[in-house]
Amino acid sequence: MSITLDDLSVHLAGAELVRDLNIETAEGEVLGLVGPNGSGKSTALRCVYRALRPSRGAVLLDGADISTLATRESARHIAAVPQESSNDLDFTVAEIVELGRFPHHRGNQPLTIEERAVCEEAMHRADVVHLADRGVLSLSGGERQRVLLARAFAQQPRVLVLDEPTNHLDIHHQIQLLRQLRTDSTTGLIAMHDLNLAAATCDRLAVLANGMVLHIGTPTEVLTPELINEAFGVAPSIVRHPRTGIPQLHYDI
Ligand SMILES: Nc1ncnc2c1ncn2[C@@H]1O[C@H](COP(=O)(O)OP(=O)(O)OP(=O)(O)O)[C@@H](O)[C@H]1O
Repeated sequence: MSITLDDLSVHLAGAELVRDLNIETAEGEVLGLVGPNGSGKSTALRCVYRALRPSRGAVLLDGADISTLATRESARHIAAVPQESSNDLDFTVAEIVELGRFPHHRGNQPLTIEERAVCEEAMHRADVVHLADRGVLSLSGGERQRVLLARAFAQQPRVLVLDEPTNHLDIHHQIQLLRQLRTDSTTGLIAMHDLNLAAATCDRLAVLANGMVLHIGTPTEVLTPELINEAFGVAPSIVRHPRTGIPQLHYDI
């Protein structure tokens, strides 16, 4: 399914957090949102997973305004892993992952055998099978992040919204996740700070600054010294990955 931010603006607490965002993903595309702190990446994503309501414009799912859909209906298609999600309930990992099936259920029916297999596969994808019976409150930051990813996978979404998904993850699990996103047919909308990982993962990047889109294009089009300097105020050296040819940034520290 495709996601479109259609002239999306958000006013909150007397300020315009994002303004006139126009971003369209193709079905199956992985689109990265990059930009400095406070540029509006999370705000835009919150509108997509309906934690925030736009003050102007709309989020379209396959062309339909998501505000016209029941929340359960949009949750059947869109799964999200927010940047910080507090969870004070000491559910087990398996129970948290099973919550991903909630939008697909009517009433309080137990999971079917097929749904248990979906949850098992989701836990496998996020490498949390060995943690299934552990209480989430006892987990490390990276382990908890992987549980939330597993819950999102269990939702079997057509659109995956991830806000800084590699936060807390070690490099092995970062690569494991980003490879899956690249090869999966799920549409991805992902806020990322690591521009090199974003370049390696995303089909296109949207650069945000001050709540607006500065530029959208392929990593090669977007990751130029001039544009990075304009957005972030740093001047990187850019080389090509020796095998993939994808631009990679080096910084003088
Ligand atoms: N609930 C709120 N009330 C007031 N201002 C807010 C609120 N939420 C976010 N903001 C402000 O909106 C702007 C955009 O925030 P947002 O979290 O979208 O940025 P971001 O690009 O995701 O930043 P980061 O890279 O630091 O995660 C920031 O200036 C932030 O302080």
